[in-house]
Amino acid sequence: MASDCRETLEIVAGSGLSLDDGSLQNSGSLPRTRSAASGSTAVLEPSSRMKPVSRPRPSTDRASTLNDEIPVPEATPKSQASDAPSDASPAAATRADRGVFADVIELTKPRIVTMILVTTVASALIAGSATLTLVDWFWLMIGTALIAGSAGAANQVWECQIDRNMPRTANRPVPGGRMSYAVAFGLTAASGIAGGAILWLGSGPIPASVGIATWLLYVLVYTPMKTRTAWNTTVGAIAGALPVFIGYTAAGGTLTELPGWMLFGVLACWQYPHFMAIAWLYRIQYAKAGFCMTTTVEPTGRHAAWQSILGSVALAICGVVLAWFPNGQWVASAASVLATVLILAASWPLLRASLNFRANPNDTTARKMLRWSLVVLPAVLLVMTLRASL
Ligand code: HEM
Ligand SMILES: CC(C)=CCC/C(C)=C/CC/C(C)=C/COP(=O)(O)OP(=O)(O)O
Repeated sequence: MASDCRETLEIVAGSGLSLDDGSLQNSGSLPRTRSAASGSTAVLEPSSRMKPVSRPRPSTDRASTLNDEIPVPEATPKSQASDAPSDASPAAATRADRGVFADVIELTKPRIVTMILVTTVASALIAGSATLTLVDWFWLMIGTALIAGSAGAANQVWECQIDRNMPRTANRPVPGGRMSYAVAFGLTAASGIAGGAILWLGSGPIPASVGIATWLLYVLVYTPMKTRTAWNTTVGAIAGALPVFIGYTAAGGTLTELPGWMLFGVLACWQYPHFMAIAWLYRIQYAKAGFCMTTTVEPTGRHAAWQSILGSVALAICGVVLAWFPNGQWVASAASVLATVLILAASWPLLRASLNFRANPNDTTARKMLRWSLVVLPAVLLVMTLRASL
């Protein structure tokens, strides 16, 4: 897979050919060419048909930046901005303050952190919430949020240069020029150390060790892999699923229990439809920036669709196993049957969206798959939590 990736990226980055953004938008019939070297198929257009490079200002508006041309961000260093006489009013100061706070939050990838907290709560409840006091819950949430936020920030520091090449990420605090490396690095270190220490002291050495191992895997293994091989998604899926063991072990579970691994399985498998949708929607940006994703290696979307279908099926299987082994022991009861029906019903929309994407890989079916992924995960976790507590 690595050599395919390098080849595709070279083709895309080469001066003679470029990915045809327009034709990919509604990819019913894609113009394709076969690479002589490997036989792999890439979607290409001759340079004579290349569009002029537009240079929009970096934007976080996802709808407007999907597969856009690469922007050249105009960095506006803070010192320059604050020197401007027109910014001296109290109202401007308030705006600036809010901006700094918003940038600190954005550095941590808050939506991902929020969803990680949801998975942490579900796994702690499944392991046995009775063991946790309110104070325990508080430290578990704060420690997990801090260490997960530190991981997101470290990823943004590492990828600062390459993030400038994607409209989706060019306006992040560091590549956008609003936060210096030193500040971002300091925040990463401070929140990582604080998060690890809080988890250690508040939840115990095992949850803290899982948190630290997750941080290392995400930052030191997953992040550099993103430009090398499409297998990065598998490593990212492991990193994204490991936090369930923070919650699970904090609430008295161990690393060897079946319910914990079924939770891990749900999270790891869910990330395929979740990320394949994103990898499709941003495939042009990823390719141009030099990232190696399933959809840049195999641009028809077939591989991405199959990974999504298999991920959706596997996540439902993990949920159903928990329905019959709620505490690691076989329990056949009405609750097991009901939980099975509910898990299948809750996970079906994601499988349906994946099948639709397989039948017709385009931005509309991919966007539906992404939206369903964000609904189906909490729904499946809710059913698993209710089943385990019966
Ligand atoms: C292989 C693993 C994963 C990859 C590569 C990945 C990648 C991404 C990317 C690139 C986005 C931004 C999409 C955008 O800008 O529109 C995103 C959004 C998101 N991800 Fe993931 N993600 C992964 C795993 C996870 C995990 C483990 C969670 C939490 C449990 C998660 C939760 C979210 C949420 C909540 C959003 C926000 C969606 C939105 O803004 O509408 N992701 N993901
Ligand atoms: C407890 C702890 C340390 C948790 C951290 C785990 C964590 C942040 C998982 C996120 C999963 C993931 C691969 C996100 C995508 O990052 P990306 O780099 O592909 O996204 P980007 O392209 O938007 O930067």
